[in-house]
Amino acid sequence: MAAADGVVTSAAQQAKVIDGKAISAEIRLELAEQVKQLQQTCGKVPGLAVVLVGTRGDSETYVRSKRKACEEVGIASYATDLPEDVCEDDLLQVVAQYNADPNVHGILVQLPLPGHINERRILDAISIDKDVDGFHPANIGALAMRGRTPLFVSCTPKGCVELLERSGVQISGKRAVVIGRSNIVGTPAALLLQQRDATVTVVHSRTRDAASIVAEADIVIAAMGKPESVRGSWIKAGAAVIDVGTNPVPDATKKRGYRLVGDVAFHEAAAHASHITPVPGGVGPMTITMLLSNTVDSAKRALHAS
Ligand SMILES: Nc1nc(=O)c2c([nH]1)NC[C@@H]1CN(c3ccc(C(=O)N[C@@H](CCC(=O)O)C(=O)O)cc3)C=[N+]21
Repeated sequence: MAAADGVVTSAAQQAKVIDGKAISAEIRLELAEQVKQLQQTCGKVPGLAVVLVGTRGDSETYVRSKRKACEEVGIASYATDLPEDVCEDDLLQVVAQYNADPNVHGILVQLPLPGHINERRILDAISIDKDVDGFHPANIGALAMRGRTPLFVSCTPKGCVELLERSGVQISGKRAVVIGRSNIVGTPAALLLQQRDATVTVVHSRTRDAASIVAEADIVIAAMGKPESVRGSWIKAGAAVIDVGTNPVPDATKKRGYRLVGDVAFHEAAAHASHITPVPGGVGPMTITMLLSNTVDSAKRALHAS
């Protein structure tokens, strides 16, 4: 049976499967309520601009889910789809227009961008108070500083922490190991856990003996993008395991020709962990929900200030 259903899959499994879809649905109801309130008090709804460059299949799928999720909670979504060969200046122009548009409270440029475009230059052009992805250096920098509150925290790390908190997993004082050091997941996840008073270690591709470091973790965040590479033997008994990976592996029995697996060998890890997220149905839906949440927060700030 699918682990995503929370069904016990082997005699060895003891972990509680964290249902990211159910937790997302709960939060989306809360967000829909907040959108309704904004509409009643200000006569305006939050707006999210989603910019897609090119025709990568996975990006199109993700962008479609983001736009649909907006609709679900009453956020207005603005779409710009640009050709693969768009030049950097034209893309910057689109960002500038959304920066200036008072109906738009969040701007997301779907990554990865084509190779000829300087990704950093585009992301840095997004106004920090519309940076709902939390990718701007000013937002990541604030997350790294004590006593500062970033305007936005990146959606995937925020989703991971929300899953832990809503599942009753204590973070303060615990030993957390983040696997992977990307700008969009690993690094902000480590900073956010540290802000929540965890003792954080980051392991990465150059780390010697990552397994023995992960084995000390009370909380494991796997975000290195390597299918099923965190093994059961790495997981300390009773650890909480959050799997950020969404790796396609060929599967002829599936309609789209592949299925998604995480960065964690799920069944092995579930035999040791106290809590574990499935893939799909774990972190993925939360990433989108946190994007909605950041957009609603942004709109509240903008509308209450005006
Ligand atoms: N500017 C930008 N911001 C992002 O946040 C961003 C991005 N670019 N580029 C790509 C990555 C990836 N990402 C995911 C979002 C949702 C799921 C998700 O909902 N996954 C479902 C499964 C979806 C399926 O079945 O295909 C799940 O895990 O249950 C996965 C991955 C956001 N990203």
